[in-house]
Amino acid sequence: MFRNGDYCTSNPPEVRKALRTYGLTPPTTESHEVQARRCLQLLKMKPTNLEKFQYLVHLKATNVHLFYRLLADNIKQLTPLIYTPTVGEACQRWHEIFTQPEGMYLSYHDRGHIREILDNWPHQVQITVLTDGSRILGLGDLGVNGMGIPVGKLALYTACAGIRPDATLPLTIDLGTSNEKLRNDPLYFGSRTPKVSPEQEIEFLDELMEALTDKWPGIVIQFEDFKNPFPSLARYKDTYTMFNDDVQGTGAVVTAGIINAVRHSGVPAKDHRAVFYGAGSAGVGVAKQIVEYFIKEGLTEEEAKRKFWFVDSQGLVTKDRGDRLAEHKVYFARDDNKGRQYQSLARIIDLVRPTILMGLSTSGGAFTPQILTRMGELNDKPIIFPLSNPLTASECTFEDAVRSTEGRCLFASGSPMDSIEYGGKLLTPGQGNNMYVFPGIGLGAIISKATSVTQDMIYASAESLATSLNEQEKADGWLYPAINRIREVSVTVTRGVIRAAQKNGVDRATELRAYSDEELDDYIKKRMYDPFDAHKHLREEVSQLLANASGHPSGRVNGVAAKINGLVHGVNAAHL
Ligand SMILES: O=C([O-])CC(=O)C(=O)O
Ligand SMILES: [Mg+2]
Repeated sequence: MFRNGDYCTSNPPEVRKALRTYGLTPPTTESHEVQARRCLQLLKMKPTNLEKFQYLVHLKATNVHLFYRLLADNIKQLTPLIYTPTVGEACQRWHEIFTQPEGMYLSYHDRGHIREILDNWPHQVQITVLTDGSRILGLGDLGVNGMGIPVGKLALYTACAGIRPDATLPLTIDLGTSNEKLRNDPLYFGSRTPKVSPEQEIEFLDELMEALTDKWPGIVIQFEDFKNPFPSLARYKDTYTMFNDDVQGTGAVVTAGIINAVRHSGVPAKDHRAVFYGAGSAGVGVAKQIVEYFIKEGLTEEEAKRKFWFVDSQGLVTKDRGDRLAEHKVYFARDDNKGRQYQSLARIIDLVRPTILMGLSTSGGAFTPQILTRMGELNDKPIIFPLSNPLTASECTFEDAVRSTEGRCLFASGSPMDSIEYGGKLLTPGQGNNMYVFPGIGLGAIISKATSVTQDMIYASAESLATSLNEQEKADGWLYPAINRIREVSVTVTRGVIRAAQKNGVDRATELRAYSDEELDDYIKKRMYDPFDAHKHLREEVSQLLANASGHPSGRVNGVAAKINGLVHGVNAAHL
């Protein structure tokens, strides 16, 4: 049986012979450049993004190092195809486009046996991304179709933070789904029952968390796209090495963007006012981290908190609105509305005169040209962040924001948007997506062997990201660094996270405390999987093994073949 990478056309003849694939691939030993050229050409031939996604899934399954080489060289172009926004469409149609499994699925009936089932996973895992599919991007409950998200996030862990592909575990738990259309679809492959109760969910998660850490001590567990992320975050954050990417990762990435936007706005931190359109978990998670930033800028917690006005489907979130507010909304609920209730966003903007307009509503197009124009009238440099994903759920486009504010807005969206020409200049939008921080948070937790992921580690990821812009990016007024520098940015974020773990004393790799920043950066870089290096390494080691074995009986050569096999498939075993 042949495995991933066996047929790589860049394997030289001696590797092919050892793998017994000699004669089974076209004769030429190809360079990476030629291979990449063919892949890009093939991608171009696929008419839709979903087909491009499928091609890339196939490439990853058959030639993982080539996939990551291609991704490393074309990160800006390919990320939107393997991740947001295309992954959203892939999740909506996962049950239709499925050809081969990736990751692990665990169902509610598996309780009592989770630990045993984990033994079926053939690799040693360092990090898992876990979802129950109940709130996939801004697309609602997609049940086990949500698997696309852990798969996509973990591909970015490898591409951006160099975590070895086989040390990652995409994990989807099937606790039922509220999506009736999917439940009635003959091709759906999750259980056809409504979502279990919150108590049953916690009971299941308790068993899962224990099983994961028993099977893989030190594993980092990233929670993703849970409809209600707060109970599990509160329950596990101090006892497991876990974090919630939508609350904490998104919070950190947006805080980094706000730190830079406040700097560019010319308005001191204390004079900002933020309207948050959408009062879900992500919105509140984001606002709480910005509170932390305002406090670091000299405000008291009370002053910082009062800089936020939340708007949900019922209008301005106030204490006296008459409905029972969800627990997470209470902290920011206003009590200075003098008994008046405000419903429309336009009225609330007139009332608050915000400097910052944040969209976390999943309500596509909610920031109309009128709303955006008003932000432009109120501010010299309005800060406008439509953060909902994917593009269909985004509150506005970059183009609308630029045109309505005469090109003055400081802008970041959750999903990638194209640069546009305006007033003779090329303007580039920021992408306030958690992909800028989660790889560094995860890698920092792994390298420091953190026993938990503390709030200081999360905040450090925001600060490190905010400082990672180069001179050109700063001069151009960018809020985030260029995506194609993501690997170097992830090193900076990782270092910040490790330093915070050390400060909090949750690091078990205490020997790293004595490292200077440069030494720590070198150490991080050395531990990162590099798909180019991986291949070079393989060729060198194979030549060495063959040279040592020459002239020996065939049994010895077979032993060498086994070792070569191990090298091909466990490449970089010396790394993380
Ligand atoms: O996946 C993304 O692009 C960002 C994210 O976590 C979400 O929208 O839930
Ligand atoms: Mg998410």
